[in-house]
This record gives sequence, structure tokens and C-alpha cells, in this order.
Amino acid sequence: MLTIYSDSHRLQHGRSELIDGTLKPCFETPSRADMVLAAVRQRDLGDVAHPRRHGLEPILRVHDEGYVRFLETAWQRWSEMGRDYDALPKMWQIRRLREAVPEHVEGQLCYYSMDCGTPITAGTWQAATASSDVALTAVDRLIGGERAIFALTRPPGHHAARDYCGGYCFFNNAAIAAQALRDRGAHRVAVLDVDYHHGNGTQDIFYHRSDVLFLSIHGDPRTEYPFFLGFADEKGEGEGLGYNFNFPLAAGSCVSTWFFALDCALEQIARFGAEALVVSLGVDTFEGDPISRFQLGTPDFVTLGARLAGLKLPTLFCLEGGYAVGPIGDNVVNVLAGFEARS
Ligand SMILES: NCCCCCC(=O)NO
Ligand SMILES: [Zn+2]
Repeated sequence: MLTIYSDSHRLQHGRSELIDGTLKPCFETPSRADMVLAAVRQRDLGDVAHPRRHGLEPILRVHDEGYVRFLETAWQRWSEMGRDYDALPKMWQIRRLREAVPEHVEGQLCYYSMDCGTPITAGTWQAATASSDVALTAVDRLIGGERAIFALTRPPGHHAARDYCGGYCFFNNAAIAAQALRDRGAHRVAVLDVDYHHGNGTQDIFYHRSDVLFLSIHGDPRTEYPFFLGFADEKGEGEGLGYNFNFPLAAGSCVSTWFFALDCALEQIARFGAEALVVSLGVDTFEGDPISRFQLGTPDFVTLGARLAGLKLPTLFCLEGGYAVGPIGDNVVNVLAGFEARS
């Protein structure tokens, strides 16, 4: 399987995030992508290609222009205030506060952020645009005839909504890829999110649409991040009603429960008649993940890949979460190798 990868991911290296009430070193680090790339090479998964630039147009197909322009200028405006540390919000536009977009960068940082775990740094813009170029180059190759392709995207994307960043995500790589597939002729595209956390951003982007089916298996938002989206009763709205499926599972759920939910999701994808599949591949479902609470073992990721291959669809994998850095490479490549073995 071909991998698309860019070294520009290193430019995103936040110093800290607020977690469990204190500032801790970021879990989302460059070493994650380094370990995945090393495993891709070591396990001889296939060639590794660099992305080509696609500009902002495909990003603006799913993200609000004001948000994109904020990300483009945030660091420069932040550092002009004499600040050389990560840009993190310190409050939110919560219920009954005005929804006007603030003028000042400090206010916009709060308006366009979902949490304070997603530091904007000097290299964020370049890293995030490169990550979307990785996903878009994967689309180019899929349209060009590849049956399956791995977009080694970092920073990840599935928490990034139309107009806000969060959960270490700035641009929603999977949503940008799904929209590009639609724009390039696929009539129905399914996005399956197997990360531990609900893909609130991807749901937000496609919630009112029937041409992109969104499905997510994740830790129950009653106890797990992102807390405020990802419930089973969220089925889409308007045109999109019936085209959104959430499978929240209790923290600590066993592997067989997880795979039962996967089989239910795969059945919906087949029923939808998808012509292409985008997988938000987070491996923080791993039993040893430091911030998540499912129990998949490294061998289970081979089974996951094999089940996905059963759909017999052109498939684009976008890397999302996974913070057990030692095993991340084998966990990710197991999915891809498991997929290939059944293709
Ligand atoms: N800082 C709070 C937890 C962020 C979760 C990030 C993730 O793995 N999302 O899939
Ligand atoms: Zn996650």
C-alpha cells in the first residue's frame, strides 16, 4: 500500500496542553508520525511518496473562510503581542455570551477553539496545510487507480469542525478528502471513524448531507472527550437525516463489543452503497493508550483491517489519534497490512 507523508508535520510541536487540571507535555508529538513511518518502512508496506500542494480551495470546501484566515494569521498576531509561547485560549464563547467574532487575536483564539489542548505554534499553519495536502494527494492517487492508500496525516483532523479547532486538530483531513472524492466524481462517500474519540468535527461538517455517510465508534461521550457530541440519537438533520451513525461504547468495553459495533457500521456502509471509503484511523483504541480506555490488542488491528477490506471499496486511510508511541507503528501498519492481506 502506498503511503503519503510529509516531513512538515514536525513543524507542529506544542509544548503543553491542559489535561486533568494541569499543564502537561503534549501527547500529540512528532514522534508519533516518526514511529508510524518507521514501521511502514520496516514492514515494507509499500512506497512512500511526498504530497503535492493543493492550495486553500479544497480546504475551503469544508472549512469556514474566517476560521481558515484566523489560523493563517494567528501566530504572527500572537507573537506581535510579544508572546513566544504556544497560543492557547483561556475562555470560550459559552451559552448566552455574544456570538460575534472578536476582532482581537486573543478573542478569536477563544472563538475558533473547542479546547485548550490544541496549541497554535509558529509552525502550525504550515504543518496543518501540509497535512491536508497529504490527504488530498492520497485522493489524487486513489482517483488515479490505487485501490487503497495511507495518508500519514499529522496533525490529525477529525475533531476540527467547519469553524473551530480542537483535540489536536486544525484541518479535518478526512472531511477534506471525502469532499475532494465527491468533487472528483464519487457520488456517495462513507467516512468511518474508528478512533477512540468521537469525530465531532467530521460529523459537524456532513451532518446535513446525504451524499457523505458518517459513522463513528468511540468512547461514550457521557464520560469521554469530546463530551458534547457523539450520542447514538444524533442521526443527521434535514437532508442528512439517517446519514449519521454514532456507536458510543462504555469506557472499558471489551474487544468483542467493539467489533460488534464495527460490523454494524460496515453493514450501514454497504447499505448506503458507498463508492469510496475514508477511514479516520485512530489507534488510541489500543489497550495501552495513555489517554483512552478501550482494550484492542496489537493483533486486533489486523482483524480491523481485514474487516474493512471486506467492503471491497477504494479506501483512503487518514491517521488520527494514538498516543502509545512505542506500539503505534505496529498498530497502524497492522490495520493496513490486514487490509492488504484480504484485498
Ligand atoms: N486533550 C483532550 C483529549 C483529546 C483527544 C485527542 C484524540 O485522540 N482525538 O481522537
Ligand atoms: Zn482519539
